[in-house]
Amino acid sequence: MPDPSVADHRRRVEQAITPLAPVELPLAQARGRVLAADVTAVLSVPPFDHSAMDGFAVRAADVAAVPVELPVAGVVAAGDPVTPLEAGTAIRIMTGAEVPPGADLVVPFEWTTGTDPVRVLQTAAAGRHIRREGEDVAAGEVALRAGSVVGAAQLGLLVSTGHASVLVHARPRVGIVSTGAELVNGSVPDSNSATLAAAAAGLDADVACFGPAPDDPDGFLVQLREAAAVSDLVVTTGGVSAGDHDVVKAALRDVPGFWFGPVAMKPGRPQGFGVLDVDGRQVPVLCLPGTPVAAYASFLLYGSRAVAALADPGRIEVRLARLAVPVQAGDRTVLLPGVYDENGHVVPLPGHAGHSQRLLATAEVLLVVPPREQEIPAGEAIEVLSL
Ligand SMILES: Nc1nc2c(c(=O)[nH]1)N[C@H]1C(S)=C(S)[C@@H](COP(=O)(O)OP(=O)(O)OC[C@H]3O[C@@H](n4cnc5c(N)ncnc54)[C@H](O)[C@@H]3O)O[C@H]1N2
Ligand code: MOO
Repeated sequence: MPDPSVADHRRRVEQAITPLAPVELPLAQARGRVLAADVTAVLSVPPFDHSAMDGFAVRAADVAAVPVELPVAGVVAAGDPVTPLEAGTAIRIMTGAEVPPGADLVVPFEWTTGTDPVRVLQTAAAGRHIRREGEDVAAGEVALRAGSVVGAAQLGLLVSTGHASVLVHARPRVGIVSTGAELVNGSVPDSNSATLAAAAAGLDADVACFGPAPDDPDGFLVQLREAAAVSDLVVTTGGVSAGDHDVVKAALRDVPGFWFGPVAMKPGRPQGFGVLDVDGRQVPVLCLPGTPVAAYASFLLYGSRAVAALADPGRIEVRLARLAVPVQAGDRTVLLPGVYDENGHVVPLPGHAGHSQRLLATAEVLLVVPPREQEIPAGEAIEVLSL
């Protein structure tokens, strides 16, 4: 049996995940969140016909021939109640004020003497300088589509269309559990927790780190359960290969539904995955290799899609980029640090060393080079993972 492919392992992970229910949030808490449903306008924008200029509300028919003089019957400003406009008269009107019933034209002050009676010197067709109720958004229309990110402009539109709260996708809680005696005793700094926490936070997840856990299965399980109790996804690193102290594998290998084994990829060959029952809640646990480059690459391949599958399966996407140069493929998927060139094509960085954190830190993407017998030609589009 060949090792499962990257696509096989992605399927294994994604099939086990149930999306979280969307949440209704007050607008003050909704900034940056993603709409889970179309939003229909309750109020029209503008909410009523209003003047776009300071001037005089008139009947267009009364000023069809200019100059013409009209008595001024009143004044109306934004927020004032309005009275109907009698034929043959004008009402002084301020920008934003409701247009009096009967008026169908606003002549700006600059086209008049501004006096009472007012002499109108210039005219225009009916409708000029009036912003009609609902001309931007009519009540009942879709104001924002599902999938929109709630930013400053969207918040303004939500308020204008009469909303105080909005339905958004849940923000998954991701718990990270690093493992290894060398991390617990400080002989190796825990870089995976920092990298994965940043990567998960960049995916709009709420992140908490629980490690480092020791190399004994019972101690690890205590920390794993602590993490799972408050997480929608747990990501562990380390302890999944074939060593004497591979704690994650030892602790979970016999839990029903857990799988550990090699995936046809490099780096990141040893992987694991399963679902933990936490008081009836099913919490997916993604077990990544400990080697820092392998851990990050594996998180980008599987963890980021698991976060999307929890929040909004529609958000799972594959980004493609064209190769600027031919690339040697292997018998399994190879992940190569790369950068974009000036044409938006990708180039692997020279000096590739599979485990170099320094090289990874200079890259913009990881090229996901699929297994193939021949070289992959320049110009072909392949998947890339943004760093
Ligand atoms: N006999 C075999 N040995 C190994 C195999 C194999 O198939 N057979 N696979 C190798 C591959 S490939 C990888 S990748 C590693 C993965 O091993 P583990 O997931 O068990 O990881 P550890 O042994 O715990 O650690 C590996 C390495 O990474 C360092 N590490 C771990 N966690 C962190 C962290 N949070 N921050 C920074 N560095 C970390 C750790 O100190 C080790 O140096 O297994 C190979 N072996
Ligand atoms: O696949 Mo391991 O990830 O070589 O380092």
